[in-house]
Amino acid sequence: MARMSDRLASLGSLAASLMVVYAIIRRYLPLHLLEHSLTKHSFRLFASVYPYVRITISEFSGDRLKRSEAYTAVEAYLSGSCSQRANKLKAELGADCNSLTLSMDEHEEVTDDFEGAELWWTSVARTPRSQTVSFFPEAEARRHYRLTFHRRHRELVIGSYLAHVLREGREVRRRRRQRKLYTNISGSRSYEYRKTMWSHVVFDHPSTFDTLAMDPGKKQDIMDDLIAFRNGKDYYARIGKAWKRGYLLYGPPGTGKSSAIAAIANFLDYDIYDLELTSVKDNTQLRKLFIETTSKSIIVLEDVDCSLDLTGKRKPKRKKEGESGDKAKPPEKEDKEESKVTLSGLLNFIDGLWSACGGERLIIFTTNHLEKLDPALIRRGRMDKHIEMSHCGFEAFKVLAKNYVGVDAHPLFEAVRRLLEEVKMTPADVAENLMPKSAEEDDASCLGRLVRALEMGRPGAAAKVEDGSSGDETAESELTS
Ligand SMILES: Nc1ncnc2c1ncn2[C@@H]1O[C@H](COP(=O)(O)OP(=O)(O)OP(=O)(O)O)[C@@H](O)[C@H]1O
Ligand SMILES: [Mg+2]
Repeated sequence: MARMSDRLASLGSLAASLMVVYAIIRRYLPLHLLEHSLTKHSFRLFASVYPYVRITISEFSGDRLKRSEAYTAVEAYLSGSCSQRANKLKAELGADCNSLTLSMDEHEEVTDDFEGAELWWTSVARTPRSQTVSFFPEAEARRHYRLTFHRRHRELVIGSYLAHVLREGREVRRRRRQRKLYTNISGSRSYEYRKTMWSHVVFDHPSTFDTLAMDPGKKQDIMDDLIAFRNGKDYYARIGKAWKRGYLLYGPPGTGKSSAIAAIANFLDYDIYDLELTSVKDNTQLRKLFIETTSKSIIVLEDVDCSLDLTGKRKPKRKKEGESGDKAKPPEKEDKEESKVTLSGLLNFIDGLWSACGGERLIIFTTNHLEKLDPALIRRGRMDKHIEMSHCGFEAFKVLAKNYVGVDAHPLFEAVRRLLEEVKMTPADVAENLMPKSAEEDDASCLGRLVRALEMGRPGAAAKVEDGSSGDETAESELTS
C-alpha cells in the first residue's frame, strides 16, 4: 500500500515544473495587468491535475474551550489502526490507570481502507509564532488531523466514511471510559449553584452474571432481554415507543437485587444513576434530575416502597425489618419541607414526555414488598419486566459453591440439595456460610458449615436439638464420613 507522502513526491515534481513555467512567464512578459487572472488560472490548472481532496479536523473549535468531539472521535478511531501501522506513537495512561493508550504522534501518517478506497490520515501540530511565554507550551500547539483521499472517493467519504469514523471512534471511547456511579445526595443543598445535580464516583463493582446466583434459565432470560433492549434502537423507533425499559426486582433482603443491578450495569457497560428520592425536593427537581442523566445508563430507585407511599406522601427511606423507626426517620421539620414528590410526579418521571429524551435508559426499581406498591407504578409499560429474586435454590447454590469454594461437585452437594428444598435461606446467608474463615479452611469444611446451618433452619430443628435427636441422618453420615 503506497504511502500518501510517496504519491505526493511524484505530484511534487509535476507541480515544480508548473512553477518553473509560471516563473518564466512572469519574468519575460508584462503581466502585471493580467497577473490576478493568471494566478487564478494557474491554481485552477494545478487543481485540475491534483487529484486529492483534504479534510481538516481541528482539535479546538472557535472558542478553544472544549476539545472538538470530532477530533477526539478521530483520535480514538485512529488509535486502533495506528498501533499496527504508524512508526511514531504517543502513549498515555489509560482510564483504568493500568494500561497505556496509544495514539499517533505528530506529523505521522497512517493509511486506512474503506470499501476498497485508500485514505490517508496525518496528524499535524503547529506552534503559533507568538513570543508570549506560556506555562503550558504543549497546550499552545494547534493540532489537527488531515484526511486526504482521491477525489473519485469524495461521495463515499462524505456519504459514509466520515460517519463510520465518528461511530467507531465514539465506540472506542465508550469502551475505554470509566463507568460512573452517580448519586443525587449531596452535602450541600444549593443545587442551583452547581453545574449538575448529580455527583459521581468511579463505578467498580465486581458483580457479573457469572457470579450472580440464580436459576440459569431465569438468568439467560434476563440477559436475552437486555441484549434485545441494547440493540433495539430501530425497533423502538418503529413501534413508536421511547427507547427505555423498566425492571422491577423484588424479593427478601439478601437475595441479590443490588448485586443484579451491578451485574446488569457491567453486562451492558452502562453508568448507574442511583436516585435517592428522599433527597429530591419536588417533582420539578425530579424532572431536572432525569434530564441530566445521559443515555446508556441505568436509573435505580432502591427500596421504592420505603421512598414513597401510595398517597404520594413520602416516608423515610431504608426503614427495613430490624431497623428502629427512630433511626431511619428524618427530623420532623425536614419531612414536612421535603415531602413534595408525588406518586404522579414519579409516574411522569418514568414514562412522561420528558422521559423519552436521550433514549437508551433502563429504569430499575427494587423492593422487599411487592404488595405495598401501587399497581399504577409497576404496571407493564412502566415496569416492563418483573423479576423475582428468591431464596437460594440448588442451581443458585452451585454458582455460589463454584465462586466461594471453587468446587463444581462434592459428596455434600446431595445433602445441600435436599435441605434447600426444605429450608428457605437467602443467597447472602448461603454465601456467608460458604466463605472460608481462614486460609487453611478447605471446601469440605465450608460445605459442612452450610449443611449444619441448613439443618438448624429446618422446621422443628430447635426442638430436635433440645431432645438430642438428629435432623437428617444421611447428611449427618456424609458430614462425618
Ligand atoms: N443472588 C446472589 N448471587 C450472588 N451473591 C449474592 C446473591 N444474593 C446475595 N448475594 C451476596 O449477598 C450480599 C447482599 O446481596 P444484595 O445486596 O445484592 O442483596 P439485596 O437483595 O439487594 O438486599 P436488600 O434487599 O437488603 O437491599 C451481596 O454482597 C452478595 O455477596
Ligand atoms: Mg439491595
